[in-house]
Amino acid sequence: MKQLLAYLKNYKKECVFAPLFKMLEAIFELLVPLVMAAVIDKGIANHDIPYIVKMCLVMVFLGIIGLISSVTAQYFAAKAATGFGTGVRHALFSHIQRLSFTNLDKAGTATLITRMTSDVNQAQNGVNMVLRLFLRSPFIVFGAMIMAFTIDVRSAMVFVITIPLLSIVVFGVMYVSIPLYKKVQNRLDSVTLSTRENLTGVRVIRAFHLEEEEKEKYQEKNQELTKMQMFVGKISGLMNPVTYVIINGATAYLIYVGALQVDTGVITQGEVVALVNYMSQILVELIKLANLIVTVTKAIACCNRIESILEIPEGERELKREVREELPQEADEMVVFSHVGLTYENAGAESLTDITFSAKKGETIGIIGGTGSGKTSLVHLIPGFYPHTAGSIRIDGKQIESYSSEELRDMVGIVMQKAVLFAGSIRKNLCWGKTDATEEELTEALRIAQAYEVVEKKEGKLEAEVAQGGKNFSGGQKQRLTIARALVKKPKILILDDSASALDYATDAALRRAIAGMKEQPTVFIVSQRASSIQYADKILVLDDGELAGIGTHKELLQTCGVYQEIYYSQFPEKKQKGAE
Ligand SMILES: Nc1ncnc2c1ncn2[C@@H]1O[C@H](COP(=O)(O)OP(=O)(O)OP(=O)(O)O)[C@@H](O)[C@H]1O
Repeated sequence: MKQLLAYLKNYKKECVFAPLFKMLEAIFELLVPLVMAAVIDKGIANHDIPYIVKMCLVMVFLGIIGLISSVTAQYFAAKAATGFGTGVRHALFSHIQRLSFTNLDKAGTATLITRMTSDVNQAQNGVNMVLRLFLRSPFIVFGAMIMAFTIDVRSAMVFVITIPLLSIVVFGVMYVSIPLYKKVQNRLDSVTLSTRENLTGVRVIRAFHLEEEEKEKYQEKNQELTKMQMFVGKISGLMNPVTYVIINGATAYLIYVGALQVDTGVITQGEVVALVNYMSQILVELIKLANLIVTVTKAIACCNRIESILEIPEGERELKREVREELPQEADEMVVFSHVGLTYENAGAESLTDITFSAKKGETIGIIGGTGSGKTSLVHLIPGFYPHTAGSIRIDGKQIESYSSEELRDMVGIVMQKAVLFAGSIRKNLCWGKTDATEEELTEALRIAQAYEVVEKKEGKLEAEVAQGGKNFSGGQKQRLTIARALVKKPKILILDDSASALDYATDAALRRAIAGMKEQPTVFIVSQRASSIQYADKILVLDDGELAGIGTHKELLQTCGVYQEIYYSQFPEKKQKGAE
């Protein structure tokens, strides 16, 4: 909580002025019943019309000043709260950008989105309410009581009994309902999560005709939320009848005591009306105070949830080990893995075990293996997305730990398994690789990635709009554009993680030829399930259950590696028959 309060630092003035103006409004509100009393006692009693008009004008004046104070307070409170919300959102966003992949996996995307959106909004709402009400409501409650005492001590004793009684009811209901609100919030989170999952997977749901099942599941969750909300609502609903019974009883008694006092000439009729007004003001403020406490409790819970994300240590890469002594390496080696192992956090077993190979500058390395064999895990170690947990990795002659994240990302261009484009123009998407890329550089990257025709056919060409998530492009077009994006920055190492899977065989082959013909040949890692995509690589790594089952050229592996033979002949059965003949 304390950590987040720092985001109000730039709004000190607003944090002082908002409650102050609310207090000013409260003072004017406390004066109104006195003016009303004067109208009754002097104006109406003496049939003094000019006096009544004068006092009504005073009331209008007090109303206007009160309104101006309230609007000003609202302005300052809103400014501080939105500033606070913006600051927290920005800090969270920057923090998340700097989290390691391991920590991003741990937190989960859906949770992070909730923290960034509804939690920040609730916290912002809490700040706004606190600034406006934390002084005003107690001030009116006590102010109204003091005003009552200045009118008549005997009548004011009704207040001394009523206020604690009202407080017990209001705060008692709150005491019961606050834990229930937390349950409501959890169920709301579950509905939000389900909504997000369904909306993002709407096509899959339709493809499998699961609309009805999903509707039912959603309805179930929604009903659980409704039930909980109704239950809390009923408890909170008790507050109004009980408080009104107390307040009306107190008012009746006040009028009775007041009437006796009027009879004996201690107070006037107007003052009795003022006392009744003060009683209603107190009730309204106690209810506001209760709402304030509910909102603040929710806001504090949200702030704690936000802080738990901010407390995750930053650092895109966790460097678990010291940078070790440089080992001798051949000058033309670009990537060297030496007995590398990887165990993901919270995963029991190793995902990669004892991986040793080297890739020379300009070489093409093919990586093949069954699903879950560790292909993606292996290539994710090169840009340092995850820290390897055994062995050593050297890149361009230096231990991977000695590079900063930026240096590594500058060297490595990676095209992920899932082609992701962002809303904006094609040019904007391509320039992610290099912000100041020239027209020639973009064209060259597009030509190599076999994406030039894709862009040429689009209206507006490079300026053509990419819809959110790249929905207006086919799977293969998206893949080509993401390859072009990685090529624009001319990386020393290019990783294509199953990124040509949606390309037809001819385009796939043309892409490989174009990469091989590049002026500054990068070291290329091609991950693929297709033997045809990697069979011309200089070296092929065959992975099986996280271990290296074979390493060599296509020809060598066909003779020596059982796993490779199995994959290859399952895709080209005719070759097996030929070999057997
Ligand atoms: N972020 C992660 N956290 C924990 N375990 C992971 C993570 N990513 C992958 N794994 C595990 O590591 C193993 C290897 O997964 P990996 O994605 O590297 O396989 P793959 O060969 O690329 O599979 P595919 O061809 O299906 O993409 C799997 O058992 C997987 O469950």
